[in-house]
Amino acid sequence: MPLLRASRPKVLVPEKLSPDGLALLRSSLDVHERKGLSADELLQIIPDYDALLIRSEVKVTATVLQAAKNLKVVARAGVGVDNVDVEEATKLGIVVVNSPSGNIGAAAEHTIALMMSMARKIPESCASLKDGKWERSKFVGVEVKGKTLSIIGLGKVGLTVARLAKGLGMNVNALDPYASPAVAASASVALVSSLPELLASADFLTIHTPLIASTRGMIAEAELAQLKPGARVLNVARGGTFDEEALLVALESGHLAGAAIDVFTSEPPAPGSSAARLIAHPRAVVTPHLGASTVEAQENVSVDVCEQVLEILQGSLPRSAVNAPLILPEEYKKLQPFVRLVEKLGSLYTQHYAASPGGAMSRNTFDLIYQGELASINNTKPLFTALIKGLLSPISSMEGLNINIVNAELVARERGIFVSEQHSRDPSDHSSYSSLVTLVARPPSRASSRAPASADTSTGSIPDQQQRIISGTCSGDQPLITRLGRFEASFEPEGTLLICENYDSPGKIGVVGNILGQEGVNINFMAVAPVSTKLVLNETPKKSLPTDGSEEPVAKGQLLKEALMILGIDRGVPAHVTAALARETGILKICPIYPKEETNSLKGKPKADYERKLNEATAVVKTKETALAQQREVAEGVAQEVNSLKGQLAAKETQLGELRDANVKIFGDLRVTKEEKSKLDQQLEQGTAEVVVLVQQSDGHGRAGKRPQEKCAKLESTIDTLAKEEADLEEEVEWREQALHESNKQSLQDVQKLEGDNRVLLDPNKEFLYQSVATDIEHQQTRDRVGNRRSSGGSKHCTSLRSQTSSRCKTCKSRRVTTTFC
Ligand SMILES: NC(=O)C1=CN([C@@H]2O[C@H](COP(=O)(O)OP(=O)(O)OC[C@H]3O[C@@H](n4cnc5c(N)ncnc54)[C@H](O)[C@@H]3O)[C@@H](O)[C@H]2O)C=CC1
Ligand SMILES: O=C(O)C(=O)COP(=O)(O)O
Repeated sequence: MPLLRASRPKVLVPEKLSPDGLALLRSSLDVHERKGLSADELLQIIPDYDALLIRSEVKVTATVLQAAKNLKVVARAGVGVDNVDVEEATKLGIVVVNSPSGNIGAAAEHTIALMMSMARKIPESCASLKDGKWERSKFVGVEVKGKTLSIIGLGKVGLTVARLAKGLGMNVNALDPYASPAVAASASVALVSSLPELLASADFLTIHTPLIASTRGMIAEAELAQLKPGARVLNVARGGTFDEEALLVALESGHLAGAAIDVFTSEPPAPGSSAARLIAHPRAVVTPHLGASTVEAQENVSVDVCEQVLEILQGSLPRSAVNAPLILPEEYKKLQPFVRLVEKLGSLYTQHYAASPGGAMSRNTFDLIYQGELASINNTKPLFTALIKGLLSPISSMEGLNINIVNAELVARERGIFVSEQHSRDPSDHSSYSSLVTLVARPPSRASSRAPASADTSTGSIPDQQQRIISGTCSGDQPLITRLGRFEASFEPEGTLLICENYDSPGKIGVVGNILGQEGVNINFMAVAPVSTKLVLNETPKKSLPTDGSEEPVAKGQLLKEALMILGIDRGVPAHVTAALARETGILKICPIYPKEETNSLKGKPKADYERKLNEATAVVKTKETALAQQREVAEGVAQEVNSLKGQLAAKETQLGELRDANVKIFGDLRVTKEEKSKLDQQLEQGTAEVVVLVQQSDGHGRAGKRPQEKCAKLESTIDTLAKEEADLEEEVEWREQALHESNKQSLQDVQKLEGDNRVLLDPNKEFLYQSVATDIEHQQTRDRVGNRRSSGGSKHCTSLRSQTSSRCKTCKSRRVTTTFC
């Protein structure tokens, strides 16, 4: 299968890998070799990658895996996967592969090389000679021939070491609770049953187990003490199987004649650590984890894992996944079309029965029955996986739903789904099909029981309303549904479908076609599925009429026949259309079925997303309601302010009126009597008369010299200011009232709209309106964001008023209004 993707999948190689394997990847993948990444750097870039290729240095922790949103495979170019959190990878559905045999020869040879070096003191004699010395008597060694090599872990490396050691004339015994006695015997290895027995016999002790709970610290002080004085030990497996401190003590005490170590608890060892002191010990022969470091081994492991990476990214199964079952390629090939079929069965089940009372997952116990040729395939794990994937994909968010062969069982367990796979070899069961798969959902009453012994899919014993059965086969590679509930069908579960259950009477197709046509929905194909005749024999005739408005006129006593209409349509149907269809006479049930990429979508949006949006919408409504309440409080405050401003305005108006009256009065005084003039003069002297207009008028009458000019100018300015303030106040009161009104109106509308949208969201039959709500929410959020930005700029356009303050510019005297918005 070609690697279909807009951009090519990316492979991260943070360690030195042989180019032979990487060359295989380069033609279809983007290979990034990034040696020397720190843990933080790895964490930052890992989300971009589809595959990660490592050796023993890079630590693939749970944190790294959780961050690796696109990662499908961790490939270990070697044997040990102790630097990978395999459990977490399994949870996340990330396949971990290794190269189980690519470097075993190298590791075994290295073990022998270290043993011989240690026995013959090669490293120190070599160093002495290079140092210009000739110390023959100092470097007297021991022979290995005739000595006992004791092996812990008789796996691939252990067994190879055993064979090589046999060739050197050694006696070999081994401890491995899981080793095959036959295999051990064939290599002339004596299996011992206890560690003390093994330790007591060893001249040379070597360990070849993985680092797991039972082997961590396996050889510590007590075990070393059980070795013969002068014994020698080797570790080319994993640091941590030997207690390094105890080993150092045993060397220093002279109890051990030597230790040859290739692997350490921390690599490279920290300065001053037990490992570092062990390395420095004169009787320790050490190498920096070189067991697999041969040209040949590196080529092998690199090619091995790169091939597997390609397989996984192309959707095939790898040959040596650490956290997935082994499936033979020929079996996998046979299964592949059925993998698609079973996924479709699962998805169809969830979608078709979701509308039924109790919902899709009210039944969580399924029988998955294989009949015909398929029944002879033993390893059907891919089909089990496909079922879990199919069942869950319509009701889960795709982002979190990486279900594959690695984690299917775990996911099923977590979701409480139980599947009983049954292989039926009865030829009568699958009639004309070479292979048939049937999914039966058990009624709740039997949910906890085990599957029936025989693969009886006739369901004669199950009442027809409870028959949640879907069967299918493959025509070539094409999945075909052959039964849906009580109906004998024959349709390809491809694209978007509309399944319509109706009374089998004339005109139904026309009615449905008409309604869909009015909505612009195009019908690509149509199939009719009658009630299975085989099942009808078991059925109680349905004589009672439905009471839900779907009455079909039927002669008394006549059997109401039902049928399924399966329509292939070119788009999803909105909820109001399905509702309209369901209202039609004789239509019993309408169920849209969406293909994989849309099953969990509402117009392309994941359903979980929909639920999230619903929660978001409810939260937005709440926030908006709170905001509205706050706004109303602010509005009350503003209204009080406006009232007080109005009071001030009225006072100013009175004051102004009084001043004007006074002026008119004084103006009139120009024509008054002499006594009055003298009184006026006196008032002017005292500055108690307000004579702004009079002053101007009276100047022309030669009275200027007698008037207090400063007082007059002050009064003139007071009247001017008061007049301006009155005008501003009027304007401000009007503007505030308007802004408040608009703001309240808009907020109220927002809340009402969101509440309305929520009602729509809460109605599961109107899921398609979700999109518009989601869009509305997005718009609302954008509006809010823009509003927030604008408010900081003091714009008048946002209508969510929080507070207003006004002030006058000291220089130009113009009025400024500062408004804060929600
Ligand atoms: N230093 C290096 O560069 C290399 C190191 N290795 C390491 O060598 C070790 C062995 O590798 P393989 O032989 O390929 O693995 P393997 O899986 O073929 O063999 C391991 C054997 O250990 C046995 N075992 C497990 N727990 C045991 C216990 N508690 N007591 C006794 N036996 C136990 C298993 O039954 C199995 O037979 C691994 O840790 C691997 O990582 C492998 C290659 C290179
Ligand atoms: O294969 C193994 O288990 C090894 O230890 C080899 O490690 P390496 O790939 O050389 O870092």
